Amino acid sequence: MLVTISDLTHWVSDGTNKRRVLSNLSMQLEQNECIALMGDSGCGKTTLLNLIAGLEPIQQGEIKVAELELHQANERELSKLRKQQLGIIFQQFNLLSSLKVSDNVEFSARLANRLEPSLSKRLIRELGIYHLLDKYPNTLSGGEMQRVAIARALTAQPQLLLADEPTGDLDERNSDLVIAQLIKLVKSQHTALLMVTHSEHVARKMDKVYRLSDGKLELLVHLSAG
Ligand SMILES: Nc1ncnc2c1ncn2[C@@H]1O[C@H](COP(=O)(O)OP(=O)(O)OP(=O)(O)O)[C@@H](O)[C@H]1O
Repeated sequence: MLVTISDLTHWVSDGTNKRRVLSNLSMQLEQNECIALMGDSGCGKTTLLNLIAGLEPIQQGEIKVAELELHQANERELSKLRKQQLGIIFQQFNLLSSLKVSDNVEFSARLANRLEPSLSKRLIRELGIYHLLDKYPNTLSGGEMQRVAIARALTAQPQLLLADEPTGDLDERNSDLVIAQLIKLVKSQHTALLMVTHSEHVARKMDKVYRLSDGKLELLVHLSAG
């Protein structure tokens, strides 16, 4: 199993009040599996992705990712996990503004010491970003940034890709097209995908769909057996 979450409970605080967002949550994600995570705004989807990525400390319960017990891991081990095994596409894309698109695309793969020029060329071609390679991120549209962020994540060949689907200024139909392409690419690379999405159309393309509600996960659809 690539990810095992057991009895995870998590609280957030606004300084005065503490609120439970995840409540005895358990789930598993297999190698190569594509899971959609849905749920109302503010229900805790990003928090769950951050916990799986080791970006927030686990308060209660356990998460194991690629054999690493996150609640027992130190910062060095967590950082190695993120560098070697995880790809993360944040809502704001987090492209490096001082680097050209070409260097952004190669950035994570270089960090992981896993740059394969033939793969990065293929991703650049398939995502249609060749004409953007000499540009800087602040000159790109939201959809272009999304495609560059996908290329950067997949060039590093992660075992698990965590993606927080952008809800901002992207045209829904184009965004759905790019996400469909992302799913095709992760399947061809045998990468597991856990993606937050608000689109039922996108969710239907995944193996499983979970809804996060009242701190718990409800399995809505399970397609991989079919
Ligand atoms: N660092 C933090 N400190 C305090 N509260 C936080 C923090 N991060 C998130 N929250 C709160 O935790 C709750 C869950 O936030 P989260 O971003 O995980 O929701 P979400 O389901 O991803 O929402 P959206 O779909 O709008 O992106 C929200 O009420 C948010 O305000």
